[in-house]
Amino acid sequence: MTRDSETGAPSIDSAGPLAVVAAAIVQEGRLLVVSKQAAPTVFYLPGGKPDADEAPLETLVRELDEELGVEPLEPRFLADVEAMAALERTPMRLSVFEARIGQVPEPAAELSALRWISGQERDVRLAPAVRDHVLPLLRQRGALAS
Ligand SMILES: Nc1nc2c([nH]c(=O)n2[C@H]2C[C@H](O)[C@@H](COP(=O)(O)OP(=O)(O)OP(=O)(O)O)O2)c(=O)[nH]1
Repeated sequence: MTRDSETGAPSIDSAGPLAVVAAAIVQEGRLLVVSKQAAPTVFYLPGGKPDADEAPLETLVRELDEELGVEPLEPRFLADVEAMAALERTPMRLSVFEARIGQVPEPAAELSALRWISGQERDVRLAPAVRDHVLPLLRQRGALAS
């Protein structure tokens, strides 16, 4: 985090919002969401921040392998979503790719839980980007079970 040089207050990086890349994986009308050990009650799309000089699709492939041991098949750009990052609580730009997977996801140790959701669940707390942008977009496209 950067700080204002005079007040020492936290400030937003001049580089812009936090960049995050994530996958929207839907099977039988349900979207795959995960939570991390760092915040076990907040669910969001598998993915993460790009390493230096990493292209978005490279980030996607690396994060899905690290978190779930799966490879995204035929990834296609879905949308850039702007929202507050669920953990850092700074402005974030989430680049979402639709993808299929051919393997059963196996959560790595950094994950706390994995769920397949229709979006109607009352017991799942979602990150704002997923709740307010990704789910409505998928619902509008008829991708989710009613
Ligand atoms: N992957 C992902 N992150 C999201 C989503 N929505 C959302 O607010 N975020 C936030 C959560 C965190 O504040 C940030 C991503 O951090 P992360 O901890 O998952 O990323 P990372 O794997 O690269 O983390 P790190 O341990 O290397 O720092 O973006 C989402 O749908 N998917």
